[in-house]
Amino acid sequence: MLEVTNLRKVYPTGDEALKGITTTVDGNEIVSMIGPSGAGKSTFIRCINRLTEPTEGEVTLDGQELTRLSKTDLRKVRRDIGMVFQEYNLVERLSVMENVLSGRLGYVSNWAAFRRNFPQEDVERAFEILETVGLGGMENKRADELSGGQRQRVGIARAVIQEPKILLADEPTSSLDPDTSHAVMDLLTDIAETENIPVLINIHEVPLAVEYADRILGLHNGELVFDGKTTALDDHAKDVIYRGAVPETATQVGATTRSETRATDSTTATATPSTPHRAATGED
Ligand SMILES: Nc1ncnc2c1ncn2[C@@H]1O[C@H](COP(=O)(O)OP(=O)(O)OP(=O)(O)O)[C@@H](O)[C@H]1O
Repeated sequence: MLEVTNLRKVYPTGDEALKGITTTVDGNEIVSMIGPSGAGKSTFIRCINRLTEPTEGEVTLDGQELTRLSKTDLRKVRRDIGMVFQEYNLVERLSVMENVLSGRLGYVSNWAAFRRNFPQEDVERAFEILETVGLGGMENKRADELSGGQRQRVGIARAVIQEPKILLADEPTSSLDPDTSHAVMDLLTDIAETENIPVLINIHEVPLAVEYADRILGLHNGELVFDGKTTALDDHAKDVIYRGAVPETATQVGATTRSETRATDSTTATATPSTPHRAATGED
């Protein structure tokens, strides 16, 4: 289980991107994080595996605290967190197979990693996963010969071969056309089920989030203003997330997760979120 407690991030510029986020992600649920541009979605995802260092708060994965780990220990724990990026983050000059196998780098010695020398079972598993993601037979293609959708599939395969306990996806569909976006979301959903891991997706497109997610986290101006089932994401909830409207219900202020405003606290339902940081322009 991923547990995030009071996560805060203040960038050196003084921007307070996260203002004390508390939530959990568990099982094999698909959780989509939505919110306007600049709300802190990417910062949240990146703070989980410390690609961005949090300023305060705790992140634990299956009971292990990540925020205080040394760099060496962090390297080991990062194996447990698969990451899928908007821009794929592949090594362009390397083959599909080499890119996928790089997901195993955290499991082999430094020398083997340097030589890119992977055990046979890793190679066999890579072939299997390439079939699963629809790239069977493409193992020898260079990454720079692939389409965007194919690259994202390689990125997903690289994350899956890590055997992670959770998959994080930071805007995995933003660079893709609608059909390819659906294919990638289908794939992420299948992986949650077959690998039995939760998938946390930072996503711009609300319709895609609604179509695929079991649960929605809504961020507004660094605060978690919605944490609930996708079916609870009504128009008012969207106004809370995108326009900084005053929440009406406990769900819309993430009452089960925000330590400072509990559902049992009657002030929660009328809590005023912080001032919207930009004009209301609707869903991104
Ligand atoms: N490296 C950085 N240095 C300083 N401020 C940053 C940095 N990265 C993000 N920010 C600021 O932190 C806030 C949250 O940014 P973040 O990228 O996490 O939001 P987001 O919701 O993912 O936005 P988008 O949907 O546009 O990607 C913004 O005010 C942004 O300007």
